[in-house]
Amino acid sequence: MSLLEVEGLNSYYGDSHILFDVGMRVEENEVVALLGRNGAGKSTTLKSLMGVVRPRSGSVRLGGVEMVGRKSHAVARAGMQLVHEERRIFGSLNVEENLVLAGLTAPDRWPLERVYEMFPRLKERRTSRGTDLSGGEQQMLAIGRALIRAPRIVLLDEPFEGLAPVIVHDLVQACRTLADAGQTIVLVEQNLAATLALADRVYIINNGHIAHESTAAELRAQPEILHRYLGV
Ligand SMILES: Nc1ncnc2c1ncn2[C@@H]1O[C@H](COP(=O)(O)OP(=O)(O)OP(=O)(O)O)[C@@H](O)[C@H]1O
Repeated sequence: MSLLEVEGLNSYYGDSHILFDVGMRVEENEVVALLGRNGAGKSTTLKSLMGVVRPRSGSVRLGGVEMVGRKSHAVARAGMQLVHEERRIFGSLNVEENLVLAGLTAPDRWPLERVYEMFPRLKERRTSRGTDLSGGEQQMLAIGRALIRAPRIVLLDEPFEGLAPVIVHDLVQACRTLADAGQTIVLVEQNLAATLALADRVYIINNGHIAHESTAAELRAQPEILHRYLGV
């Protein structure tokens, strides 16, 4: 059994059919990337896994337990954490308060120090308010808020978007450390280089259909696939 098993997911916004029989699996300790063009359905997939968008049909099993039909906070309590594209940190609270607050309702929790080991920059900035952080620091905090809840699997929605290359480099390093420590990650990204540097396996979604599945190494060796589905 895989840690996450997704089968036959169909999701809609109103009458618009967005995801068509999406299936994927994620093993424990794996980093799996979901790639695709703008509007292909990547964020909708993550939201459907979390119950933020309610799939009309299909199955999302975490550790063998069905998540479809549960509210998103219940999915989070079961061990899946989504780091939204828009980060959603509390600007009026400082770094440490943001982290502590995120951990409060979690059934299981990382010690603060473990988050700080992953992101030493957050420790340096522990008394700074959310609004005073740089974009990269805000992204670290958003990921830290998910990690402190000791997730079995963390879903990252475009974590590197809009950040300077040097910051992306630091974040990729932090994600690498996280992955090496055994954290299971699902990554949605436009930044192909960063994605292929992190991912073990890759799915490509095209117009709401899974169009390709391979290891990251295999995808790197298939420029025609990259060109066809990602335009690169
Ligand atoms: N709340 C919404 N209501 C209606 N349609 C939506 C909504 N959110 C997304 N869509 C549409 O659903 C489709 C898939 O969007 P989604 O955000 O999942 O794509 P994506 O692959 O994550 O792309 P991006 O990289 O642009 O975020 C797009 O056609 C988008 O316009």
